[in-house]
Amino acid sequence: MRLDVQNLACDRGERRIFTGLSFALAPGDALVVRGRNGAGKSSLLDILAGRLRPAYGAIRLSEAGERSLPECLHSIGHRDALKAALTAEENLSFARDFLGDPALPVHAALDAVGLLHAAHLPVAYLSAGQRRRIALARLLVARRPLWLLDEPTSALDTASQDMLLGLMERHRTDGGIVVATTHAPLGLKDAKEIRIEREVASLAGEGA
Ligand SMILES: Nc1ncnc2c1ncn2[C@@H]1O[C@H](COP(=O)(O)OP(=O)(O)OP(=O)(O)O)[C@@H](O)[C@H]1O
Repeated sequence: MRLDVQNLACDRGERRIFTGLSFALAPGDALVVRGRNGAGKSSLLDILAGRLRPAYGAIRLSEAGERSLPECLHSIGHRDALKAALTAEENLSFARDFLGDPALPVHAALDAVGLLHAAHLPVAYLSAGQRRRIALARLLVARRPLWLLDEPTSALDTASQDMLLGLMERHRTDGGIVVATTHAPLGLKDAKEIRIEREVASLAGEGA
């Protein structure tokens, strides 16, 4: 799939949060979204995910067959959107059934995030970092080309951050696209970077 975003503007409440944001993403690309607290990073992901209407601008999807943009993406938010009373395994089975396009079996996805041993534990019993890893395992149980990740390293220790980087790079190698907001370096190779400033969005290479 390809995504072409042109001249996007976002309002929240009565306020214009950002304007003039444009970028294009092709298979294998990664886009890192930076900016201070409240700049509008999560709002940009909300717009891409179809949860928020842009004030203006266009989002064009191509090379995605019959699928709409929401059907092409995984979205992992600040909150992990896991059901606390269900086990890790049940949460992932639900996601796998709900999302369609099944990819890794649930136990293989748990293994990939190092939590196979926690398969039968209610998510409420897990630590914040472990819950984050279960949320990330959702990326693996259903095949979706676009990953929208809101501060994906939050609560992750160094080893888990390395694991996440491996998952993201593997996804890119397989032709997927990653869009991630972050306050910390993610280590993605040749990533594009957008820095959302007050009412201004600029596009540059990561580290520019
Ligand atoms: N539902 C809402 N109604 C009104 N304003 C909102 C709403 N949601 C967010 N905002 C405002 O929009 C602005 C952008 O919020 P957003 O969550 O996109 O920022 P962010 O860059 O992701 O911040 P952070 O780094 O703290 O996660 C903030 O000023 C926030 O208060």
